[in-house]
Amino acid sequence: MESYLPSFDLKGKVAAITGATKGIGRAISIAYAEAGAELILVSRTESDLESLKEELEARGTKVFTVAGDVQKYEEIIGKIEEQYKDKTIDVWVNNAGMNIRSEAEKVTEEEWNQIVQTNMKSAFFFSQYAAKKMKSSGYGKIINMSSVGGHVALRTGVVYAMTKAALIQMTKTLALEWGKHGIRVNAIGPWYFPTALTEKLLQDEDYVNDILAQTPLKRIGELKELAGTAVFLATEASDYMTGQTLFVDGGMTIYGF
Ligand SMILES: NC(=O)C1=CN([C@@H]2O[C@H](COP(=O)(O)OP(=O)(O)OC[C@H]3O[C@@H](n4cnc5c(N)ncnc54)[C@H](O)[C@@H]3O)[C@@H](O)[C@H]2O)C=CC1
Ligand SMILES: C[C@H](O)[C@@H]1OC(=O)[C@H](O)[C@@H]1O
Repeated sequence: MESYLPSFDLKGKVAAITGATKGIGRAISIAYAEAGAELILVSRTESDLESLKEELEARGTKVFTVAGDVQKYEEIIGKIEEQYKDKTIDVWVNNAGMNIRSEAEKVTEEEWNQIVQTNMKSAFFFSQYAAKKMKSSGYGKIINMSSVGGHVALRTGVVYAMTKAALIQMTKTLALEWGKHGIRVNAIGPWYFPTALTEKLLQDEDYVNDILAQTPLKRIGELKELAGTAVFLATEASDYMTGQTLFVDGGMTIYGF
């Protein structure tokens, strides 16, 4: 009997994840390692990269690490190219992101630049680099970490929201341009998950009650549930999907009233 169960493994694939050593990026890195991928891990802190590399290599995963600020994406790309010059990269996850939560009228130009360069500019130029390599193999998966905040209005900062909305539109446009090369570009839009980015917010009981009131599933997400979506988008199971944003949000974005 023919099989209709797609393979969720990443054996023989090279996957790059930015913001790989904490929170969502770390969960995705571990899930991809469990699926058999060779990993390129990008994050700012050398010691964090070394300890995750050690843990993953102990389980048989091949790991290459690059410490750097994604705002200096050229330097990071240069270091990756030294190691992967004649090799392809099959999956690229633009996960690194940050937020400075403030009211619109208090946003400074420095804050604007930091949020925009980290969340949006780096994701575009990493995608450009990844696509150049994926064109040679005629296959690739680019996954952009957006947010429900790119789709509906949140009270957690307009600049962050703008960058996350931009990633959704970038996903669609790059999917259109690169589909003919077999490169699929999709995005994930998480609602709240427990990480360093949201730690302080999720310690505030009233804030959490507000979150749950807007969430049909009445709970905060678990990182495993988000990593699962990232595995789906990285594997053949999603090969006929491109330009899409999957909201992993407990139903929040469909909650009208
Ligand atoms: N945690 C959540 O509830 C949600 C998170 N997201 C998005 O998910 C992504 C990951 O977020 P979390 O894991 O929660 O955050 P986190 O702060 O726990 O981890 C982010 C990772 O990215 C790295 N990073 C941040 N700025 C960087 C830079 N300039 N250069 C290099 N690395 C940098 C950090 O070092 C860290 O390893 C972000 O893009 C965020 O906007 C979206 C919606 C909800
Ligand atoms: C769900 C949002 O993306 C959430 O809002 C914040 O302030 C954090 O930055 C999270 O990303």
